[in-house]
Formats: sequence, structure tokens, C-alpha cells
Amino acid sequence: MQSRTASQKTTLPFQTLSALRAACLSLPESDHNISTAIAKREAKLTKPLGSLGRLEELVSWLGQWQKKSSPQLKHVQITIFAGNHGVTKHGVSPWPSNVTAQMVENFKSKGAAINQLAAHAQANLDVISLNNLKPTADFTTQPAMTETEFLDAVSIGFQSVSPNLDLFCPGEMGIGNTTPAAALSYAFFGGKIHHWVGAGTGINKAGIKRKSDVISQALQHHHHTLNDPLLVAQSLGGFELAAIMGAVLAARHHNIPVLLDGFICTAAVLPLLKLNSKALDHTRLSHCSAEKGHQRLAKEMALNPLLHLGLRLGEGSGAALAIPLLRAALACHTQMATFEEASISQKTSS
Ligand SMILES: O=C(O)c1ccc[n+]([C@@H]2O[C@H](COP(=O)([O-])O)[C@@H](O)[C@H]2O)c1
Ligand SMILES: Cc1cc2nc[nH]c2cc1C
Repeated sequence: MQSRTASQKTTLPFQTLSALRAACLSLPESDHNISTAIAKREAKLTKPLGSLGRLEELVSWLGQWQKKSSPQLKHVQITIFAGNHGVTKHGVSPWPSNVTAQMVENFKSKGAAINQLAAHAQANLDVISLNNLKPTADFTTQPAMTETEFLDAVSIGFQSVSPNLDLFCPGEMGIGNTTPAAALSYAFFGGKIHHWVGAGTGINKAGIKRKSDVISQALQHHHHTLNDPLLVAQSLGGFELAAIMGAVLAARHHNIPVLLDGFICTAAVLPLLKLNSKALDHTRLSHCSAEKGHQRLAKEMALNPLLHLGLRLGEGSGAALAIPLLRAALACHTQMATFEEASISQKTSS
């Protein structure tokens, strides 16, 4: 496993918000000729058309973005982005912030759930600690990050994605990060605060009330930023969320399909969607988290989760669990016999 503390300042791709905005607005498209080729083969395979349900669509999605009519999953990367949060001083998480660094060590020594799930999925796992795990500012009174801090974090995420990948899965670790995730969701979709605020790592009712109050205060403080998705991400997000946003943007520029993880990961890429309604076409949502706001967020973002397992761990765990599903989909598409090869009669009427 590679682990980085990601504080280098040289040749970062985004020196200004307008450079980042331009990269979000001008995005490559998938190759629709590939989906036609894949659909043609799918129709010849020894099963009623459509009978493998979403597995069929997943093969087409992988192929369109990889630009391969026989998509592959040789180079699969899970990267955990770790960061800390100034809002934790308001008691929004039951865990102390030093658990973020302790879990980073646990990832490095292969003791965490994601280490087992990544190995099972035959995926490479890296961890990147943002800002040396120094926390964001308390966003109830200041932007979570300065413009430079935000751009650096986005740039580090962007640069972390190697162009040769077949699939990229961002994960995250950050005590307190369900609060910025809920704040971003509420800032972009409104509704009632309590729709977005859940127990995270297990906070009690009083803690959930504190989280809601913190978010309400933060939105009042940053109301002037709410019409600009990048300023919202800078003001209400976090280092690891910004890095995830940058990484998912990079994957798009390299035509790499992405599996999104849980509530925090989904909220992290929401600014991309708000800037460009096609920005997440190269992604699929691996699972629906048990965290309260995730189902609503997925619906608002028109993301249809592949798995419902009651997970609420983060680390990229849901994405890791969906990788074997993608491998199964590819195995069927590439290795099944056609009707002709297996001498099976085709259907006689429609
Ligand atoms: O992925 C999810 O949906 C998810 C839901 C709840 C908690 N988490 C993880 O728990 C941590 C944040 O929870 P909290 O209570 O400290 O805000 C962070 O490290 C996340 O990876 C993750
Ligand atoms: C132990 C622990 C492991 C985690 N993994 C992701 N978030 C986490 C939060 C805690 C508290």
C-alpha cells in the first residue's frame, strides 16, 4: 500500500477557482458506439435479453467509459482520502479526532475492514492524508478551507488518479465528516435539516441536535456562497471531500469509470453535479448507506445504488463490495456462449 501525506505544492493542476470551474464544465463524453457493440453481443448470449438485469447495463457502462467493447478490470484502485474537521469541537461525533490518524495507521498495517474487502476484490488500496491531518476551520464562523487550501486538496485528489486505471473507487476517513456531508446536502437540496442529519458513527439524540444546530448556523454564516457550488464546497466541505471531488473529476478526464461509496463520498461529488448535470455520468453508486441522508441524497442526484447492505462505515467499503459484482457482470458478458455456439434455439415470437 502506498500512503502519502500530500502536502506538496509544486505543479498543482488547479491554481485558481476559474481553472477548476473550467475543468468541471468541459468534460469528455463516453463512446456510444461501444454500447452498440456491447448490446449486439449481449443479444446473442444464451439467456433471455435483459435477464441479467443491471449486470448488463454495468458492462455497457464500463465499456463506454473505458472505450473497450470487451471491458476489463485489471487495474482497480481504491484510494482512501483522510482528513480532519474543525467542527468536531462542537461535539458532532462521539469519537475523538485522533482516531482519523489512528485509522490511517490501521489501513497501513492492513487491519481495517477495507483492507480485507480490497484484497477480496483484487483491488489496489492506497491512503492519502490531506493537510497532514490538520483540521479544517470551524465552518460555523469561517470557511472550512481557504481558497488555496481547497484548491490544493482538489488538486491532490486530481493528481492521485493514474490514467491507466480500469476502475477508480474513492473512499474516505475523517472523524466528524458526516457533518460537512449533511451540510453540503442541505445547502444544495434544502428541505428540513433533520432529513440530512443522522447518527454517523453512533452519536445520540442530543448529538444529532447539536449537528443540526451547527449546520443551521453554518448555512446562515455562508448564505452568500450558496449560489456557487465551488464556494459551497470550500466553505462547508472538508479536505478529504475536496480531494474526492478532484479525484472523480480526474477520472472523468481520463475516461475511467468510478464506483462511489457512502454518504460522505456522494456528498463530496455533489458540487460537480451542480456545476454540470452530466458530471457524474461516469460514476455508479455502489451502495445505499444506513446513514440517514444517503437515500434521499441518492434520489436527489438520480443515483441508483447497486447494494443495500446497511453499511455505514465509509473507507470505500461499499465500493469494494460492488467490485466483485462488476467482475461477475464482465465474466458473463465475455465468457458466456452465444446461442449459435451452444446450438440453442432462439425465441420464436416477440
Ligand atoms: O459512508 C458512510 O455512509 C458513512 C456513514 C457514517 C459514518 N461514516 C464514517 O464515519 C466517520 C464519520 O462519522 P462521524 O460520526 O464522525 O461524523 C468517517 O470516518 C466516515 O468514513 C461513513
Ligand atoms: C473505528 C472507526 C473506523 C472508521 N472507518 C471509517 N470511519 C471510521 C470511524 C471509526 C470511529
